[in-house]
Amino acid sequence: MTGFFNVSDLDDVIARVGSFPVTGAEEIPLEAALGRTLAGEIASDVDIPGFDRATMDGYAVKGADTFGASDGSPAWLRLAGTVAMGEEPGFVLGQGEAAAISTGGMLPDGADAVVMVEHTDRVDEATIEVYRSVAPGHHVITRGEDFERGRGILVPGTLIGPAEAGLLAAAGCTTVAVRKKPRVGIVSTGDEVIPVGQTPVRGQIRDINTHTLSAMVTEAGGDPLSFGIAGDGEGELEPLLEKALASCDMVLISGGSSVGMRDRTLSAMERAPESRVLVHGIAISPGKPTILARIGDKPVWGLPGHVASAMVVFEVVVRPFLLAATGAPFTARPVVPARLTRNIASAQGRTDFVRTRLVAEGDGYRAEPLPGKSGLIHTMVHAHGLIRINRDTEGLYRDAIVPVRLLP
Ligand SMILES: Nc1nc2c(c(=O)[nH]1)N[C@H]1C(S)=C(S)[C@@H](COP(=O)(O)OP(=O)(O)OC[C@H]3O[C@@H](n4cnc5c(N)ncnc54)[C@H](O)[C@@H]3O)O[C@H]1N2
Ligand code: MOO
Repeated sequence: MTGFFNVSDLDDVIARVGSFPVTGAEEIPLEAALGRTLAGEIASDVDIPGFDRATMDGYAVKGADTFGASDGSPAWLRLAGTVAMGEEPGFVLGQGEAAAISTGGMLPDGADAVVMVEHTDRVDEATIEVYRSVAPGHHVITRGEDFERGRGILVPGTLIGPAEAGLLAAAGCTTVAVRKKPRVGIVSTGDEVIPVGQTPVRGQIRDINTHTLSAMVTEAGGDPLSFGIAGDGEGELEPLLEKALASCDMVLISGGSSVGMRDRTLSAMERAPESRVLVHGIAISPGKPTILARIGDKPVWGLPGHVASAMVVFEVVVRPFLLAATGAPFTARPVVPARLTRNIASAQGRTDFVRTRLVAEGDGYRAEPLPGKSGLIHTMVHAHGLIRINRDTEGLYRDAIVPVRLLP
């Protein structure tokens, strides 16, 4: 009974990431763009800001007029006027002059710096004393300093976060062209797996994978769609797979990916038209019985049924493919160093991902590996991250400082 799996190296599987298509583009309102990926380059229609702008309340001055000013020897400046907010000043600052200005006001021509009001005193209606010297450019944002008109400000593939949303607003984008969310079909398999709304009798288990995988798809920027549960009977999976392929960019089938008598995922994938199985078995633990097929131009995954395995495989293998489908560059999860609380053994020739709890210790963390079978969902509930043990490493020693890759 050998030869079922022709196990692929993890990095070789992930290297296939660029061989699947990116989703098409759509125009959506700026308000809906958080978490989406830009489809094209964005240029601003105006300089941001469009004028030299005070960053402090005080007086617009020529910096050179304040050189040498101090508490004991203040500079005296004539008041040339007051800058109204939202308007051009309408006067030019001459030598030895100052103009009252508020934060965000436009510097009059001739001014190149702002002195803060607390570093000045009003002598009379027309004169101020300045107690500090300000260099040209001080307390001023110059025209185009954030972004220059016509220059590209965001490149295609940029993930839109809060800061990018603000920049798009400044650039006048009421709508934005983004990649469509990859739609991901999810199918669970197994005669023993029942929908969440039912109460299991002995031998049955509620469908966990549809819900963990849906949440992980959403977190990665995809749009999950459940196609239900296929029983183990001959021909039960095929219609669900066909339906999922008709409307989705990617399909995840969990369970039935191993080599048992009832494991029909592989044959259902093989029977689909224009199907090519690229991977059956990956040298990782958990997650060895993972399948990747290309059906048409779509990736279809057979994920291990064990609940923690399905989640780990999604995290380390499927997620990069989903991010790539959105056109976003792959961004690795943040990693924190932590002190390992016990030895972990690992077989050579496969990459292990150890579910780990992080506990605050001094200025950092200690990493407590969570022993537990990959069929137990609570191991993922308690895990804060994963420790990766590479295929050429036999294990890790207690008290080693190891990188823990954070889970969302
Ligand atoms: N002789 C061998 N047996 C197994 C091997 C092996 O190499 N040789 N690999 C084991 C490993 S590792 C895993 S992982 C599982 C994966 O098998 P399948 O992908 O075929 O998964 P199933 O057998 O269908 O299910 C495994 C387990 O998970 C439960 N399950 C399945 N789907 C769900 C769901 N949606 N929600 C909750 N729980 C689910 C299922 O009831 C089983 O208990 O194979 C090992 N066996
Ligand atoms: O691959 Mo199984 O996923 O080790 O538990």
